[in-house]
Amino acid sequence: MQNEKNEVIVMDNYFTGSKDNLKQWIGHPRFELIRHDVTEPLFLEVDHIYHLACPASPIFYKHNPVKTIKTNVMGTLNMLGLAKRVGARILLTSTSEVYGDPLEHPQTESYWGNVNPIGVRSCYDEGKRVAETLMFDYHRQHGIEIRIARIFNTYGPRMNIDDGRVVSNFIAQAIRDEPLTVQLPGTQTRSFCYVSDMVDGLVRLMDGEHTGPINIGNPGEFTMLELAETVKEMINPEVKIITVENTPDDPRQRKPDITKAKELLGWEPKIKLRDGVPFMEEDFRQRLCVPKKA
Ligand SMILES: NC(=O)c1ccc[n+]([C@@H]2O[C@H](COP(=O)([O-])OP(=O)(O)OC[C@H]3O[C@@H](n4cnc5c(N)ncnc54)[C@H](O)[C@@H]3O)[C@@H](O)[C@H]2O)c1
Ligand SMILES: O=c1ccn([C@@H]2O[C@H](COP(=O)(O)OP(=O)(O)O[C@H]3OC[C@@H](O)[C@H](O)[C@H]3O)[C@@H](O)[C@H]2O)c(=O)[nH]1
Repeated sequence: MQNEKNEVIVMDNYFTGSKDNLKQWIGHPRFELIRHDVTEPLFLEVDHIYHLACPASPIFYKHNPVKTIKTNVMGTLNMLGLAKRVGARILLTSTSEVYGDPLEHPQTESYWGNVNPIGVRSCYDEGKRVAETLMFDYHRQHGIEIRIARIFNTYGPRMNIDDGRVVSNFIAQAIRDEPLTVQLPGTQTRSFCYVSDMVDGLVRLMDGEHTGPINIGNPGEFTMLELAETVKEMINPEVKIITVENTPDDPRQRKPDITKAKELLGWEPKIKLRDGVPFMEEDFRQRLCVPKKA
């Protein structure tokens, strides 16, 4: 929307999304919002498709796993069908979860992954793997212009407060004076990318010449205990850190190799975790109506 040459149509079924996040654009002459489920066909005239529709937090994607896999398979087929009909370029937001519980570290795009095909995360991991396959088959068979981003854990303001992912959980817990819930063993790692860096990477991928897949993420790697300590120190030094049970198949380590993004897109993240957390804290405090203590 910030580029005045663009007209933007947003399509969402509001499963995990919120109209509130779009209210600044509703009514704008270059903007349209459609309530629609991506598992149903959609007929529009467009030249670029950013295909992001899919629940992304493990608690939401596991809530209705059959719907999650339909969203990834039928949703991607519908968006590819649209791209084919109107000759649009399409970008899929795939995920670092295609690497499963990775046996290579850090993960490069040439790694094929270590994914459980029948586990509780499979609806999402395998769903995204099929989505990538569909993208390449439409590209080879029908000449569709495709782009695939493999996104690593991304966070930022305007996330659903009860989204369930780790950064939003810890920040909301610290603000509410509730213990930070580190899932066992706590030594598992993730690498966290700030949302504005992610958007910049996705736009560069869409506008560039390369199909991908390309890892887009911040290589700064933290254990969940280190993340909890960081949030505690920055937001609420009084808060407790507790350990709780984990869920099956939680990847033990994850860190992107972003050589390809640097070389092919001229992209690398600018915002470190310690610089991103305060932006999210400010937004969460406003929405939770808990001002910072003097
Ligand atoms: N944030 C991350 O760390 C991360 C990492 C890897 C990949 N991704 C991918 O990026 C995309 C966006 O993730 P996010 O973190 O913003 O998640 P999110 O849950 O905040 O947003 C997903 C959006 O998709 C919509 N949606 C879900 N199912 C739909 C359906 N059937 N039809 C239409 N809309 C539907 C939701 O209502 C929501 O607006 C997803 O495809 C996700 O898999 C995100
Ligand atoms: O309260 C919590 C929540 C989560 N965690 C831990 O934090 C780590 C990250 O968990 P999250 O739920 O934030 O996200 P995950 O990394 O498991 O999955 C994410 O990966 C990439 C995307 O495709 C998706 O956004 C999502 O599937 C896990 O090891 C989890 O056990 C906690 O320690 N405490």
